[in-house]
Amino acid sequence: MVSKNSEGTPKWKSNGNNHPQNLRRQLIVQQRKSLPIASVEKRLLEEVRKHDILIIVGETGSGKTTQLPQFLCNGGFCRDGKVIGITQPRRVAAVTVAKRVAEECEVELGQKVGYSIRFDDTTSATTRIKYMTDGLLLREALLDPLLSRYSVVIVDEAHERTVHTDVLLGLLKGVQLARSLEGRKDANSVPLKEANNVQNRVSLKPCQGSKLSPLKLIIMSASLDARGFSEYFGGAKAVHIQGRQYPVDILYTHHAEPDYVDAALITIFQIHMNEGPGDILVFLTGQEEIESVEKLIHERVQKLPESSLRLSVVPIFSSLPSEKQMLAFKPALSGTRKVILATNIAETSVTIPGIKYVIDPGLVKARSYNHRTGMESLIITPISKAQALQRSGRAGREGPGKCFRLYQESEFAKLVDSTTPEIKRCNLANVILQLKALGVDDIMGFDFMEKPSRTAIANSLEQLFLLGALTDDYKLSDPVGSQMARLPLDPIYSKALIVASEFNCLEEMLISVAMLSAESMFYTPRDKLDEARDARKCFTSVDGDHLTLVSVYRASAECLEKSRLAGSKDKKAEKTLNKWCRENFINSRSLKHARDIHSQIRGHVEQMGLHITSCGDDMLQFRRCLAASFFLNAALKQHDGSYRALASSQTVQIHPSSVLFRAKPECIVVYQMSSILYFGIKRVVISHLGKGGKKNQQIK
Ligand SMILES: Nc1ncnc2c1ncn2[C@@H]1O[C@H](COP(=O)(O)OP(=O)(O)OP(=O)(O)O)[C@@H](O)[C@H]1O
Repeated sequence: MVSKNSEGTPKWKSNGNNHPQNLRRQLIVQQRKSLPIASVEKRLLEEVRKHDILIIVGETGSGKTTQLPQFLCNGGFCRDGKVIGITQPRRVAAVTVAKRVAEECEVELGQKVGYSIRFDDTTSATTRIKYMTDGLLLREALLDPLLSRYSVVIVDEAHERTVHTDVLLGLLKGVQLARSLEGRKDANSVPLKEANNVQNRVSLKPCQGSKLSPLKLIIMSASLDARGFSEYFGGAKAVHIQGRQYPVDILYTHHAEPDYVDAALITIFQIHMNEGPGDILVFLTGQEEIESVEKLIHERVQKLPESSLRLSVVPIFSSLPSEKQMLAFKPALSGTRKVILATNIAETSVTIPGIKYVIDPGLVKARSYNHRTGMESLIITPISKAQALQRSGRAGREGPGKCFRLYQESEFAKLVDSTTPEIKRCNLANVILQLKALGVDDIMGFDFMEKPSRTAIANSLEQLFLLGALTDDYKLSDPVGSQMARLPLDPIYSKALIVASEFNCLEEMLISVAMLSAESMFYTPRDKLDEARDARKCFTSVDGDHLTLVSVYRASAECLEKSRLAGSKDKKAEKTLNKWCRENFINSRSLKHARDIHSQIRGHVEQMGLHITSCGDDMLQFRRCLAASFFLNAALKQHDGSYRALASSQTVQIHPSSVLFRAKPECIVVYQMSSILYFGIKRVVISHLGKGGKKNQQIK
């Protein structure tokens, strides 16, 4: 019988099916069922059971990244507490995909599903599906050479061929052989020459605990040269997942576009005025370009008829604080179309809800390495076909989509199939240091899928030797080299920390390294330019940006300390600090991140037994230490006000955002030519040496 309330009208109780959370759950279940990969779950599981190495190629959006780990987990691959590891080339993908999969599994992030990226680990002892960056798994191999906790490692987006992916592939090959030797009684009879030096290393390490099962390895992408990978893995089986969830219309321009930024702007507004609902994702080459396009959109929006849909602009690039990056993944407000201006960090793996239109100018800012000077720089170059496919794949994930390529079809045909592996175009010092720490002495003999050039290896070995990480015969030095390899930092930063302990200013160097490892510390709202500039002056040190960052950190620590002394508990003290950040135009999230990094590196440094002392106000001591640490990157002022980097003879300039931009001291040191910081200079501009192109080439 229906119960009635006091007014005599029936009282109704919902069964909860219409609750937004339940509706979302139902939607997710339906979405998952409709993915192309869903119909081949059983077959995929069989293939993984049958083959230790499997290459999986499937259309973008077919469900590889989110579904396969769940299939494997449900299929018994997480028995005995084993973990399925999925590597991603980018942090943002590891984070957002883990969040999505946790939601699909209806668990809290960090329980069954989690992610682990440098300085941010959400995993726990209960995590069974772990998304991480490829670099992070490499680091894990230092501590656990057999990767014993993993039953399966999936190398996702392998087509990107990041330097970490390439090294990981070689390493995983070795780990796999070593684990299969572990499992074989006649392991001793297997000729050692079968194993390369990594394999030797891992097979000689004793295995902790019980016998290890073989490691399953899956290489995955939508745009993979399956044959090349299969050959590298000795004829490994490749399977193709047919079909895509939704179609994506590809449109090309009739004529070549002389100005791709302008073409992108016109296309944004054409879509906005003429196409149906749906958000727009635009691929641009870097932060400055994104910021200038954002400004232009704001200007042009003013001229739109009042009746039209609102347009909101959201940027996403790697140096943006992560919580700002996440804004791109938030749905647009009703009555608003969202335009996301992204670098290639949004190119692979990610699903940005709401995106229906992709605008692809066909360019990317990519690392390039000059073998002669040993210098790395970022150059704007055409993308590969694989990248174009990935970009268009960001549309059509929740419904049919459109991709506007701002170039002619004939130009697409000329693009290279896949991007040159990063290992062929970057400084290898970091990777070599890690390989040496893993016991790989013969770098040239390492089983790279594609070997880097001899010159690149020699340059990086020389750099490590000069930093004291290697001995005369290029073995890892003890303790300096091994200490450097233990720190999750660029070798030059690691060395700076070791040097600082001798200069009695490790406290300041820890702060400096932590602040540099976090995202941009200062922010300048467009409507408060003067206020922000004045606030920054309070921290500015005439001696450079490192010292400026130390001042910010010290002032923030003082504010926190005062608040605690006044009796505030942690939460209240944090609130006070956030207020202080707002007043001083400091990015509170970046500062918090820097504090977390600081405490993590401090932990490493303490374990290493380095003396953590402070030079107090003796900043000359700290500057001496900076010079001693970054001596490889010293630069001298030239007559025209530019600088000449002593090691490479390259001409560089101080970036306007640096506190040294006007002061222009005689001699400066650069942290690293690619991620440049002279006594704190955040970025520099290197004069462009090639013909044509842009006059100046921005190095980030
Ligand atoms: N965060 C999310 N929000 C909404 N839908 C999502 C999200 N992540 C994934 N999906 C849905 O799941 C589908 C499969 O995504 P998944 O990342 O597993 O595909 P994929 O095959 O790995 O694609 P790619 O090769 O582009 O990485 C997407 O097309 C989308 O429909």
